[in-house]
Amino acid sequence: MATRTGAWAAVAAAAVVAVLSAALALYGSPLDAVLKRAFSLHNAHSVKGMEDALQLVRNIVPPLTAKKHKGQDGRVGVVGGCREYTGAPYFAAISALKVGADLSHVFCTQEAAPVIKAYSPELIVHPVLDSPDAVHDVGKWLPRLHALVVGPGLGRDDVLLSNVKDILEASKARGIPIVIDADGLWLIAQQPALIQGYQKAVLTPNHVEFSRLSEAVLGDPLDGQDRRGAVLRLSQALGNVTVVQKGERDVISDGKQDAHAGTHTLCQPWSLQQSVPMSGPAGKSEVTLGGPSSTRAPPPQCWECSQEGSGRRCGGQGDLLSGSLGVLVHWALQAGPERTDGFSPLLVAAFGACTLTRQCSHQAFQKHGRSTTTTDMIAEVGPAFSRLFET
Ligand SMILES: NC(=O)C1=CN([C@@H]2O[C@H](COP(=O)(O)OP(=O)(O)OC[C@H]3O[C@@H](n4cnc5c(N)ncnc54)[C@H](OP(=O)(O)O)[C@@H]3O)[C@@H](O)[C@H]2O)[C@@H](O)CC1
Ligand SMILES: Nc1ncnc2c1ncn2[C@@H]1O[C@H](COP(=O)(O)OP(=O)(O)OP(=O)(O)O)[C@@H](O)[C@H]1O
Ligand SMILES: [Mg+2]
Repeated sequence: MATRTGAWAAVAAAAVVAVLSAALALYGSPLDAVLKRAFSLHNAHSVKGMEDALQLVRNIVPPLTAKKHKGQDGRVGVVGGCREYTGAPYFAAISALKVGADLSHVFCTQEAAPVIKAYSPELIVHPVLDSPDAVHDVGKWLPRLHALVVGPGLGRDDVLLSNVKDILEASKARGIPIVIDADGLWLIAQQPALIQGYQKAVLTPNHVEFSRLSEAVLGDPLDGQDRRGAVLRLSQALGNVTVVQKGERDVISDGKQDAHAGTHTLCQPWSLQQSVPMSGPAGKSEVTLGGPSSTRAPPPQCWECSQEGSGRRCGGQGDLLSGSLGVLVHWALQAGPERTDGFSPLLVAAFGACTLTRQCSHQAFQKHGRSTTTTDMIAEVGPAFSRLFET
């Protein structure tokens, strides 16, 4: 109840911010640009500010108490790691731990295992992915896992992909939340049916991976001018799987309508939204619906994260994001829709992971500048998390 009251207060505050920023936009104030840069929730009539969205993430973070035992705050599995790529699964798995998971497993090939183990004594590494019994060997751990991150450093070997396909099926049968990234997305582009309609899946494509998926699922060449529309279409075509398109801004959607449709009276400045220049490639809001009295169904919701990151584009940042997301998805689903004020827990988790990754990038860049690497970003996970979510 307290949470809901707090959330309503935050929503009211967000409405005020929206009205102020709309007014300021008319005069071209730089403050408007700052507000817009932080966060925007497009095509939804509940205009929520950055603080509001961050509060939803804070709501899902489990308290640290003496009453819990090891494992309760998250046992995450990363499926990936082969001869070529050992860094990616390490980045994902260590990020899960640094965010707050209790145990982090990596399921990789035999060859990759000793390398990944040598990076960190904190990871539990299973050299099983290329064994004839891979599906059984991973399967026996599934009952103990809260979330799976599939794809970082997996590679595209047919035998591995075939094993991963069966692991995905087994995980879905158990209702395990699955984050799919990197070469896991390559597999989904070959066989979209694997993830079709699975409501506990989040896909985290970069630009290239998104184009590939879009082509495979929709037969569409990517329209770079309409990123939000492209994400909505892909999510809907996949049966409302949550999609996080990474980029200059991260665009997040499950293709569904705002959970608050028709219920939020405080947050319906539709006409203001239309008049406010929105951030994004198109430069303008695409909201075209009528005012609060409109009886037309609101459009599906689409979140954008434009937390300040850095200009550094070193490899591995996406792995940090997918590993963090593994934990946050578990926390969000465990917390339930009441703690997320009716919004999809997966959207809240995705927004949290995007914000955190970009904040890590920002903080690391302030210290290391051009020499920033993903390892430097991982060192910032703790401070960035505290700053964003534990204030
Ligand atoms: N240390 C490690 O072990 C790491 C391992 N990793 C692992 O590598 C595997 C393959 O993943 P991936 O991301 O390199 O493959 P994919 O999506 O095919 O991209 C290939 C090419 O696409 C382009 N390109 C990429 N982004 C773009 C953009 N935004 N906008 C435009 N173009 C863009 C770019 O092409 P180029 O510019 O060279 O023409 C790029 O070279 C996977 O397992 C992953 O987990 C990584 O996680 C990193 C750390
Ligand atoms: N042009 C950009 N400006 C600012 N941030 C960006 C930009 N492109 C990507 N990012 C951020 O970098 C992080 C990783 O996204 P990216 O597209 O690099 O993933 P990736 O290619 O999968 O990374 P990886 O090298 O781990 O495979 C995300 O948090 C994203 O928001
Ligand atoms: Mg990647």
